Amino acid sequence: MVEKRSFEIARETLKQLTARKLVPTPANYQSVYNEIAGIPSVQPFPADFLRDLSQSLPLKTPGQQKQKGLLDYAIDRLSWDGVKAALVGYGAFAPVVGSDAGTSPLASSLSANAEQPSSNPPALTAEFFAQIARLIEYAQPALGTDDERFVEQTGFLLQAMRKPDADAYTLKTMLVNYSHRLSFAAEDQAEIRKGLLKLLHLIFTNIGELSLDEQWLKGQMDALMSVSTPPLSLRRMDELERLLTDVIFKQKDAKYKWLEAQDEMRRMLAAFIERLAQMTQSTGTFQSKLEESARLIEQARSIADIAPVLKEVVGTTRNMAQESQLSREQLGAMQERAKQTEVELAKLHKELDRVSLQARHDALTGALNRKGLDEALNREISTMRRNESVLSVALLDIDNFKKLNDTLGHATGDVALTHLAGVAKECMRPQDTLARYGGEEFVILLPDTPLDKGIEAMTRLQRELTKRFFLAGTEKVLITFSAGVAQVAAEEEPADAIRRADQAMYLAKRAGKNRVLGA
Ligand SMILES: Nc1nc2c(ncn2[C@@H]2O[C@H](COP(=O)(O)OP(=O)(O)OP(=O)(O)O)[C@@H](O)[C@H]2O)c(=O)[nH]1
Repeated sequence: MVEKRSFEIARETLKQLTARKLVPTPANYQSVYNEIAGIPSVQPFPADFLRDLSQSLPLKTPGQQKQKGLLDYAIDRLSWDGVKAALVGYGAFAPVVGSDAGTSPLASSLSANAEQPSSNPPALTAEFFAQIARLIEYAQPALGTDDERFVEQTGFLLQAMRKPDADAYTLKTMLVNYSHRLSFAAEDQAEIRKGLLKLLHLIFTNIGELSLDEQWLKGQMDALMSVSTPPLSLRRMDELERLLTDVIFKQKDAKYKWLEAQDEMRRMLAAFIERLAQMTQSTGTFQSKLEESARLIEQARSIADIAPVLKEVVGTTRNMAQESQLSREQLGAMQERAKQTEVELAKLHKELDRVSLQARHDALTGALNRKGLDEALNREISTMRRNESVLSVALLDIDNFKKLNDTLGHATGDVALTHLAGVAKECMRPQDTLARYGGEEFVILLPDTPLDKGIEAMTRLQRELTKRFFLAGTEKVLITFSAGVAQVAAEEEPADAIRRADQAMYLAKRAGKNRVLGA
């Protein structure tokens, strides 16, 4: 029944269109249909008309382009509110023209510009200047505050740009002057950065030379040097800070304990020498007293003459014996303390090893160790969650490493590990992190990298390794690795992601080695 009625309305609508000589557009059809059906007439959305209008809008500034985009979007969504907002927004970016009584000096100076035949006036609105002021304000901290005149000039310019009645030509002149000064300030900052880096390298070299424990420190120094090489990024600065903290901590600890032990030795030696001098002196006195007693005994004529001499001899001998006893005891005590100091020194060595373990970097390769990896992984996962970005972890294991050790020696094995770490660091982006996970296993953290890109990165590293050999004596050695890559899931525990990468690596080994698999 209803269907029939609709059909009838449609037929009647067509009749009416013909009778009224109306063009049969969808809009006209709709309007007549509504009229016959008794439906209140709703103005159709003039999408075509608005699209036409949008096409003819001039697009001279990025602001205008953006608003046009918003307008097109609103038309597609048939949204009057959107159309209104986009047009109002577009209006704010349009050049201010006209010379009404209320026109601001900024606008009138611009309209004067419009009359100059040679130039097409840009949209220099107050909003535009406010934007530049914001830009300058954001950029200023990067330029430092050392140059007081520059800081003053910046403040002055910002103030002028934010005045509602500012004159565009005055502002333009001010901006030109400012940009000269800005370029000097930026050059200064670049020079300062370069200088600071040079200074940093110098300090690192010196720390290395002052070091007591060269073996451990050498790797750390190389790592510091490479991390502090431009281009610097916040991540690399962070890495630098952690490395330096390790080194300073260990240096301070080692030096303090070492100096303490040295002092103790010095004190003991001084006491020993003093005691020796006393003993020599008492032995000398005892000797001369005995000689004197022997002379008196020779000269004695009776027992009565000898008795006091003997008494003197006995007394002196007893004193001597007591003194010897004392010296023996003191020497014994000193020996005991020397032994204790020796034990202390042995403990100190163990302690140094322990501190090395506490450090975050692997001494051989300069890559992060397990502790360093844990910290870095936690940090990267937090960043990933905060920025809603992606993070992949790769686990690499050198192929047939045992064979390499067995045939070419453990020292060559060590060179292979350093070689892999070196090539990996060169191939990686500055934001990637390399860690030695175990003997011949490495983990690489790849921020902002989805799984497929992570696999690609590891495959690239593999290719690079096949191009680069190292020498074991005269023999060229090439190494390969198998790797597993896992993209960390949003709520995944760090250890679980590594475990998945490890499983994929294991499958890569089983599949024939020298390959990369995704988890
Ligand atoms: N030179 C050297 N060798 C190490 C170091 N750490 C571990 N290794 C050796 O690395 C070898 C690892 O051997 P495996 O686990 O059998 O692995 P693989 O021979 O590489 O075999 P696949 O992994 O199956 O290719 C062992 O022989 C360890 O002694 C190190 O710091 N230096």
